[in-house]
Amino acid sequence: MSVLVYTESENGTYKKTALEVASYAKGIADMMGTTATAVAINGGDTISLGAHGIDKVLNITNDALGDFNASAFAKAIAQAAKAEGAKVIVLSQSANAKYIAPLLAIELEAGYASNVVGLPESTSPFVVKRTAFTNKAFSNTEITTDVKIVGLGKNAFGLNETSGAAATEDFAVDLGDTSGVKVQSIDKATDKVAIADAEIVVSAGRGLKGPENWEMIEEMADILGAATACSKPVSDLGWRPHGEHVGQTGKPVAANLYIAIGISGAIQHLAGINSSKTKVVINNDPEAPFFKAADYGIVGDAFEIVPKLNEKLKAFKAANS
Ligand SMILES: Cc1cc2nc3c(=O)[nH]c(=O)nc-3n(C[C@H](O)[C@H](O)[C@H](O)COP(=O)(O)OP(=O)(O)OC[C@H]3O[C@@H](n4cnc5c(N)ncnc54)[C@H](O)[C@@H]3O)c2cc1C
Repeated sequence: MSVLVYTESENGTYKKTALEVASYAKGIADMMGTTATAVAINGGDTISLGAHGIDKVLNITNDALGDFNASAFAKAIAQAAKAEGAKVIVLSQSANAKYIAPLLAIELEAGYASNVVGLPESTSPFVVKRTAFTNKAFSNTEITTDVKIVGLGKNAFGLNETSGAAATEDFAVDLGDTSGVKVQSIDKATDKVAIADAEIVVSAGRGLKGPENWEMIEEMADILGAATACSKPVSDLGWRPHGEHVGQTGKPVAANLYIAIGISGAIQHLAGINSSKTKVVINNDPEAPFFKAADYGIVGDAFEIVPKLNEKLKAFKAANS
């Protein structure tokens, strides 16, 4: 009766979110006095999973799972859960995992709590703390079904390295007919770091005055290996692509570092970014609301500060690489 966790990989490498859910599953397993089993779908080397608390990996290798198909992935994970007799299943809150979770809940007749931010308050009854109202509040939710699915928010738990190694087993699944939806090709719109995967996000707002001034933002993102983002009016004005708009009506950001440049800090913007760990604000108005939500703030003109900061960051990187 292990705790089961779905660990997502890309091109055979486990993402940081996969190692975070693995660490978290181990945490729940310890609370319940059991072990943590990972389901890996066409995954790669499992050493990193063992080093984050996983006792056993069920390796599913199946061509029908080569491209993402939520229903087929949910079926595969459900079969692994049943084989393990798992009563708790942990998923991340990636876009794919959010598609899988409700389908998995149907397969397993399980209750599902999304946006969970820490280990269960208790495992009997099973109560988890979650964010609510676009991160403005927390709620404690009891999952009352026999099988429970927990969706862990990004950066909500962190990584716990252990000295363990995972045993690996091949696990065959019967997916039935998977022809309902077929991905024919995937064209990546850009090679840039995606906001959802980014550890660091450099974001800018209307304070930049126009699209021609984004070069210094792109440069900072390049130096830091960060994703670029923007406020809603900036994408509405066509200064930046809509995919960069973050906030309540845009993409959520749960990065380790969020740098906001020339953004006022309206509540709708903050709602989407306040799961980020450290927030740095650059704004020439000391009364800008963003300063109240920031960990570090620089009051000043972005056009003076950002180029200077870029030079310092470049020098620091060169001295430390
Ligand atoms: C239903 C609804 C949903 C919304 N959803 C979102 C959302 O998802 N995301 C979002 O971002 N907004 C959203 N908004 C809009 C939101 O209310 C704000 O209007 C918006 O976030 C403001 O964008 P901004 O901070 O870039 O621009 P502004 O409010 O114009 O602020 C620009 C800031 O730049 C500073 N500045 C100016 N010049 C400089 C300079 N030279 N150097 C440094 N700083 C400078 C100013 O002091 C100011 O603080 C939503 C609004 C509504 C009504």
